[in-house]
Formats: sequence, structure tokens, C-alpha cells
Amino acid sequence: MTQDELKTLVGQAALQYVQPGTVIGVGTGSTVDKFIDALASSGIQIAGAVSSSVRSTERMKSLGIAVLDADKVTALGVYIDGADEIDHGGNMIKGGGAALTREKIVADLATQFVCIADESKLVDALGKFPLPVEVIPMAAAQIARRFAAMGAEATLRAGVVTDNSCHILDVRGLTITAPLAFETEVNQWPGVVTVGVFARHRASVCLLGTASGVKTLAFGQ
Ligand SMILES: O=C(CO)[C@H](O)[C@H](O)COP(=O)(O)O
Repeated sequence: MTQDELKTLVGQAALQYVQPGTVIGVGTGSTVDKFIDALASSGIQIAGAVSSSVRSTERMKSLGIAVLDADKVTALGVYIDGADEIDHGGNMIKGGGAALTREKIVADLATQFVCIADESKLVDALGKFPLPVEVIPMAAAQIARRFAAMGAEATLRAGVVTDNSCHILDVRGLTITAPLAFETEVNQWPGVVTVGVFARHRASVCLLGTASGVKTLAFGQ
């Protein structure tokens, strides 16, 4: 199976977590696009979706799925999103699509985070995928120096301005063995909007697309 077919498979499998009549959270990326398409053609009627990006909002609206503002919702049962990497504890790197801040905001509203990913995303330790960090532009150089002091290299993602008018640094050369401590540390550096490690908001479940079908990895809350 191709990577695209695995994404379609897990996008379809995520429908089992959608309760009719509820509001759900929807992430961003090519795997989530497959989920949105599956939801639109499933006939499942939801009360609406809280979206993590302009990209997903536009796709859902074009397919007739109602999109609600995050600040109109007090809680979500489920948030469905992809990942750039996921470890065996459900910790993730996210932000390849530059939507990490809104993704964390919507994940924070949800009781359950369902990660949908093809098997290439499962890793023993986070960090091979360059870690996205959303930053306030005037702080980018200083934050890059902080990563350099850790032995890593941060580069500005060229030509990218996020939905929040900020910039993205992509950080190479990290091996993140203590994701929660790492997330907590980097998040408090001045000018960091969001670090793309999702440990506090780790996945509760991962639907992993493999050559032999969808594997469900359960991590608990
Ligand atoms: O975090 C994300 C966007 O900010 C995506 O979930 C992540 O990049 C995975 O994307 P894809 O499903 O296209 O591989």
C-alpha cells in the first residue's frame, strides 16, 4: 500500500470515534484531509467541527461541514489530527503544516486525542523530524541561539507566516527522550508561541496505518 492509501485507511477508521450530533475537533494535514473527505461522504451528521487551521476550515466548509469558533465551545469529546512523529507513549511532534498553535488550542478543549498516522510516523524517540517551533518574529534569532546551545540547529522556515502572523523555526539535531520536560522548558522561553512537542496534549489513541491494516495503539489519558 502507498503512503497515500495508508492515510486514506486511517482517515476512514477515525469515523468510529465520531459521535453523531456532537461537536468534534479537527486537525490539519494530508491525513486529516482524508478524514474530512471520509466524514463528508459518511452520512454521519455532526453538530459541527472546531477547526485548527484555515486550510481545514475551507475544506470542511466546501464539503458542507459546519465549522464553529473555538471560543463558542466549552469542551469537545474528541480531537482528530495527524502527527509528524509519534512515540510509543503517544507523545508527538506536530507542526509540519505550521498549524501547531491552533492544534494545541483545539486539543486542549478535547477529552480524547485520536492521532491518525501512517506507520512511517512511529518512532522510538522524537526528533528525527525537524521540530517546528512557532515564534514571535523579533525573538527568532535569540531562540535559535538557545537551541544552538543545546547542540541543535534552528532554521527559519522560508516564506511561511502562520495563521497567527508568526514565524516557524525548524530545529534539527534533537533527540527528545523526556518530551514533557522538554515541552515545558521550551514553552517558557520568551517569544516562543508554541513548541511542536505534544506531550501534555499527547494522543490517547493512535490509529496507525500499516501494510496489514489499521493498528490501534492505546495510551490512556
Ligand atoms: O501537525 C500537523 C500540521 O501542523 C500535521 O498533523 C502533521 O504535519 C502531519 O501531516 P500529514 O498528515 O500531512 O503527514
